[in-house]
Amino acid sequence: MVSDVSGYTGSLSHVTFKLYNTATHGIETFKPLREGQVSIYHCGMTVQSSPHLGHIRKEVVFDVLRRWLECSGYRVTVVANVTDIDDKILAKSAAAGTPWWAHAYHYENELHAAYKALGCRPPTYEPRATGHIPEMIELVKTLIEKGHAYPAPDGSGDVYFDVRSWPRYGELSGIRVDEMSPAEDSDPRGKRDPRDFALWKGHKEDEPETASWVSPWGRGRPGWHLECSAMSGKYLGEAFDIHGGGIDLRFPHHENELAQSAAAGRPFAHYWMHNAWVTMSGEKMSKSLGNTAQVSEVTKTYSPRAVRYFLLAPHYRSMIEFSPSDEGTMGSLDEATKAIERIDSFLDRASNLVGEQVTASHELSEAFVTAMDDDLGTPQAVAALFSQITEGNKSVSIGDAEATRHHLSQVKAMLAVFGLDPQAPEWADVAGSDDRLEPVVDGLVHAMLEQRAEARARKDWATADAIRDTLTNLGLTIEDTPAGAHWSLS
Ligand SMILES: Nc1ncnc2c1ncn2[C@@H]1O[C@H](COP(=O)(O)OP(=O)(O)OP(=O)(O)O)[C@@H](O)[C@H]1O
Ligand SMILES: [Zn+2]
Repeated sequence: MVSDVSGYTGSLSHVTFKLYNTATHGIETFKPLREGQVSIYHCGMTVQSSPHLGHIRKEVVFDVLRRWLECSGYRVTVVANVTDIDDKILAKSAAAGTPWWAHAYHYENELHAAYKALGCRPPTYEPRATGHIPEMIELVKTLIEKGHAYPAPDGSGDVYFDVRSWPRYGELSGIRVDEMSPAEDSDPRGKRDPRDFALWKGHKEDEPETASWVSPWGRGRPGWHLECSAMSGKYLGEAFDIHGGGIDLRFPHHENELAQSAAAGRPFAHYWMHNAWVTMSGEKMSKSLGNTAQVSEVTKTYSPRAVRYFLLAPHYRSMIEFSPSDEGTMGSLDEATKAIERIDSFLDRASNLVGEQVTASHELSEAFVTAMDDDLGTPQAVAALFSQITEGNKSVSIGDAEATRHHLSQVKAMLAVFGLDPQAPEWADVAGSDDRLEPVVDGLVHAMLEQRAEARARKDWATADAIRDTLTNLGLTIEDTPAGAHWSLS
């Protein structure tokens, strides 16, 4: 038995988690490589610009997976990389006149702020690509020795994976080599076959010297696919349990990761898990298409818990269409806001009736467990949450404190799995979490200001000054204007 952050204590003897494996196109019973432990690698962001709702959906999905596995009794290790060197980072930083590493670090910080804002726990390890160049060079060397990679003969310093040398190529995506288009990742002139992809990219004169590293093939930098194989191997070993990312990564990125790892003799990932996209008007939310909603913008208007709910309530393999709210029409996040209000209203009413702190239940309802064990079935798990809330509200209405306590502890356990418990530490210092207090403070201050106005009207200066002093000592500034008194924080 292992206790997790929610206080729920899962028991491995009951674990019947099933997961859709992209590699086999089927739902499989999850069996970890090491008893009681799960290792997860999911591909992180290329830190070239601000994170949008699509990027953060992946973080939320894998955060919920981690919470559910912990809740079931596993010890979970999560690795998510940061790609801090690539063509787009170099191009954008050059255009902005900023060093590439400053550009990457700026957006890495934005990524951290975004996943913290949405209540996602940071990965156990979060390696940066540029911190793992020796591991990448070793992997390329092994692939050359085994006859699966070759340095370009044109002196460019590029090294390519030889796709035709690896008969298993295409096993993850089902794409046959003969049907593939040429890899778009570099100058095709040095390639044996246009479909070969770059493992290592030789330094180009127009790129900064600091964006290249010494290698047996001359100065250069790693190709994107290589990074993840090297970093997952370092932190999780040659075989690990779950490899994840957005569905767009299945090909070519994950196919290439798998090919270069397996060709180097590594068993690599056992399960491949891909989340579907956040879309706008049916198209993938993407920087290159310009149809993005940035996390920092969206959370200015909506509570971060509503945004998190919006991203986790649909099944992770279903697309989520994001529609901004227009005059007269409800946007997607308005509906999520209503759901959060319903949850919070129950939490408030139930806590008031019970009158004491209630902890999360150690036994989750069967409906909820069955839903989550079935390929992380959040839509059914959310339905189980709301039926618990409906029952809980009924018990509040008839003043049944005992039944209310039961429903409340169930709801709290489910909210912990979703990362939506408003009292959990991750929401303590998040902007917007205390929004609901503002109208309350405003109401109280105005009530006191009215009493002060009444005291002044009857020329009771001592009382009026005493009220003013109390407010000032609380750190408020009071301004008397023709329209009445106004307050602000000093
Ligand atoms: N619209 C989206 N919906 C769901 N996941 C997404 C979306 N966009 C990116 N991701 C996922 O976010 C992670 C980081 O992606 P990456 O930095 O490569 O962004 P990207 O796909 O190039 O995005 P963009 O097209 O906006 O540049 C990947 O796992 C990717 O699949
Ligand atoms: Zn990757």
